[in-house]
Amino acid sequence: MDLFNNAINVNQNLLPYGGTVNYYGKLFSPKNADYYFNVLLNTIEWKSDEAFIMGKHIITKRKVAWYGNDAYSYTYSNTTKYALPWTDELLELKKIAEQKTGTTFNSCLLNLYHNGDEGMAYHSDDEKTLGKNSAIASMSFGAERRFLFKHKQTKETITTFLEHGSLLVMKDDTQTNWLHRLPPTKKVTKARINLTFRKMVV
Ligand SMILES: O=C(O)CCC(=O)C(=O)O
Ligand SMILES: [Fe+2]
Repeated sequence: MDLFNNAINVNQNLLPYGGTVNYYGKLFSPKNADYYFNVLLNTIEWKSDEAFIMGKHIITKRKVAWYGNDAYSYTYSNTTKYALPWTDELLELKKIAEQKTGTTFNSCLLNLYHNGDEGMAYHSDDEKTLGKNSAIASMSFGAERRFLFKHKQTKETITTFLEHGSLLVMKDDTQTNWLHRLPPTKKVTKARINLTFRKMVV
């Protein structure tokens, strides 16, 4: 296990061109990763994601939450969200993400996928509220899931797996040139929590 993990080169770019994605592998022992999974499951204010798209009220099965340094507000699909104040554990995790990446973050979007039926469609995190080309640090706890990148022009696809207690960083022009997606899968019956630490322009 650890032998395999030690073989991970964090400087290796998973993308062949047009961006930089580094996979740091597992940052935590299984016990610590389980601890964070349980704390996050029980202390985060999970809510369904809501949107009004073409007059239709859409509610996701996947649950979301948003935390930040300030009560930032963010409007999309005719709903406005406000960032909640950090919990102690989120601050611990933010610090670890900052130490690993050498950047600072001021907000975190969390997603709870109850099982493999739930996923996230292709998108890029290129909102104007995010600093251009600023790094996004993605931490995962719980069920291991497949994660895909697709180039916007060439359509080239890159596959990776996000392990329990792992960190993946997307930076440089990744969001400009690549989409990413968490595909649904029948193989996964357990829950997964993902945290994306971000830097908003405020
Ligand atoms: O769950 C994941 O790994 C991806 C989440 C994501 O892409 C996002 O929150 O923007
Ligand atoms: Fe994303």
